Amino acid sequence: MPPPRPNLELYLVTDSVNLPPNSTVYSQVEACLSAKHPPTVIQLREKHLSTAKFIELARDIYALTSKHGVPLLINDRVDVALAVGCEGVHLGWDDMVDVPTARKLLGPEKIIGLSVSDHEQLEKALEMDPTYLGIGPVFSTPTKSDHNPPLGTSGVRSLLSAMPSTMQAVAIGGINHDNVQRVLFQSKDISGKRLDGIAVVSAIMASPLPVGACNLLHETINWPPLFVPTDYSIRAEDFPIYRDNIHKHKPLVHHITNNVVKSISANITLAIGASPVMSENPAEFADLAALPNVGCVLNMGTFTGGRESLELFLGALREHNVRGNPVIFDPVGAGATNARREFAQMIVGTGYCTIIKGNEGEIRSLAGLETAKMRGVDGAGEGGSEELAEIVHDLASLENNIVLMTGPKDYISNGARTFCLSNGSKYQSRVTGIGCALGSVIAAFCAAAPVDESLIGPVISAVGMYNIAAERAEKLMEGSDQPGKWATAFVDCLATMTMSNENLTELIAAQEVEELRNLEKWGRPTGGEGLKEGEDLADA
Ligand SMILES: Cc1ncc(COP(=O)(O)OP(=O)(O)O)c(N)n1
Ligand SMILES: Cc1ncsc1CCOP(=O)(O)O
Repeated sequence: MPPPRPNLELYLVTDSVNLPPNSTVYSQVEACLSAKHPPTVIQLREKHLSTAKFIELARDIYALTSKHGVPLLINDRVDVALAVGCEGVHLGWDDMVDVPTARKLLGPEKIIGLSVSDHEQLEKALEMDPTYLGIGPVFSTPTKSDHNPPLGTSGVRSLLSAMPSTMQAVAIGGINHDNVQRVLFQSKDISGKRLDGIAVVSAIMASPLPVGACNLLHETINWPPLFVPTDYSIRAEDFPIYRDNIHKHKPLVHHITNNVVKSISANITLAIGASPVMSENPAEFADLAALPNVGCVLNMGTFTGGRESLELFLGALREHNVRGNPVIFDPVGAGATNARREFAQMIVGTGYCTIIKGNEGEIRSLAGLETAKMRGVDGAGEGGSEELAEIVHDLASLENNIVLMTGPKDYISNGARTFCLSNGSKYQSRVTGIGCALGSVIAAFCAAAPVDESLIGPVISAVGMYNIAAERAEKLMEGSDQPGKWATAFVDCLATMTMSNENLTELIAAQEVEELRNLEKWGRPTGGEGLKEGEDLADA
C-alpha cells in the first residue's frame, strides 16, 4: 500500500538552537499540539545529538504526536525513524541514505520527504518517487547556515510548474506570518499548481508564544481562495462590464495614501460610484478587509519611514492578503531616494501586491534597474517603448502579479501578456494627485470584478476609462490652458462615463505588445477604429 497523502498545510520543523528562554524542543512541540490549529506534520530535526539521545527524544515526541494524530518525521536519520516506528523521514541529498534505500528499509507505507533546491535535483527527485518534496530555501535564513541560494517565490513557482500535479510539495526557508501569503500567492503557477503547505522552523520554534504562532499561521494560510490569475484571456467586450460592476457591487477602497492626494483620491473614488475609506488605524484593518468587494490602495508618497510606518503598510497588506482582496501598491518616489527604494522593496518583498503601479523611475527602481537622476517623485521618462514593455513584463512575471507603468503611454502586464495603452491628456501630469487617484479607480474596478478572473481586464478598463475621461475634459478646455478647471471637468467626465452605457471597448486605445523586441501592434492605436466586440484581444 502506498503511504497516505499527508496533510502538509502547516509543517513544523523543530530546532533546538533558537528556542526562547526556559523552553525545550519537547515543551514547544507539546504547546503546539495543544493549539486550536496545531501543525499538521512535525519533523524532528536534530543535528548534534548522539544516536541514543536522538532516539530518546524522538520516542518522547512520538508519544505526544501520536496522541494528537499528527505524523512525526525524522530529519536525515532513517535508523532513528526505524527505532521509534514513527511515520517517516525527511531526507536531503547529503544524507547517508537515499530515497530508494529508505523506501526499502521503511516499507511502502511510510512517508519519505525529499528536499529540492533546483531543477536538476527536481528531475532526479521525481525518478525516486518520494511522498512529497520540500522546496527551498525560499528566502535566505539564519536557521540553516549551509543553505543553497534562495529561490525566491518565482523559483518555487518554476519548480512547481515542472512537477506532476499529483506530487505534493511544501516550501521552506524564511517563511513567517508576514510573508506566508506572498509565498502562497506568488508561487502558484498558471496551471493552478500550488504548494500543499509551508514548512517553518523559527516562526514557531523561536516564538515565546508557539500556540499563538500556530493559530496565526493557520489562519493566514487557510483563507481561500488564494487568488492568482490562472486565466489570461481578455475580452474587449468585457470592458464595459467591469465598469458596470462598480454600480452593481459598490466597492469600498481602503486607502493608506499620501497627505497631498487624500482629498482628490476620495472625490474620484466617489465620482465613479465607489466608497473611499482613509484608514491608518491598524485596529480596524481586519474588519475593513473582511467586508465584501474591498480593494486596498497603498501609496507611500508621504511615508515617514521607520518601523512604525512600515508596520502600518504591512499590517494592511497582511489583512487584505488574508482575505484575497486586491491590493494596489504605488511606490511613489521609489527611484528618488534610498530610503524610499528600501521601503518599497520591504513592502513588495513581504506581502503580495496584486498590482504594482508606478511611473518609469519607480518601476525601474523596484525592478532593480538603474534609474536616471530623479528630482522629487516624478518619473524619469528615459526609456523607449520596447524597453519599457520588457521591464513591465519581467517584473510582473517575477512577482506573479500585474504591473502598470504610467506615463505618456501606459504599459500593463501580467507576466504573460503585455499591453500598451495610448489614451490620456497632458493635464494628467499637471494637477497633483491625478496619477495617485488612478490607483483608487483601479482598486475599485478590481474589487468589483469576479474573484476567480484575471484582473488584467479590470485594470485595462480602469486605466482606459480614466484616460478617456482626461481626454474629454481636455477637449472641454477648448484650447485654453486651465489645469484647475480641467481637474474639475475631469472628475465630472469620470462620473458621467461611469454611469453611462457607453461601450468602452470602442474607445480604449489598447495594443498588445506581443513580441517585446518587435512591438507588433494590434487593437487600435489612438484615433483608430477600436477593438471589435466579442473578440479576445489576442485575436484582434
Ligand atoms: C520540509 C523540509 N524541506 C527541506 C528540508 C531541508 O532538508 P535538508 O536539505 O536535508 O537539510 P537539513 O534539514 O538536513 O539541514 C527540511 N529539513 N524539511
Ligand atoms: C531546514 C531548512 N531547509 C531549507 S531552509 C531551512 C530552515 C528554515 O528555517 P526558518 O523557517 O527558520 O527560516
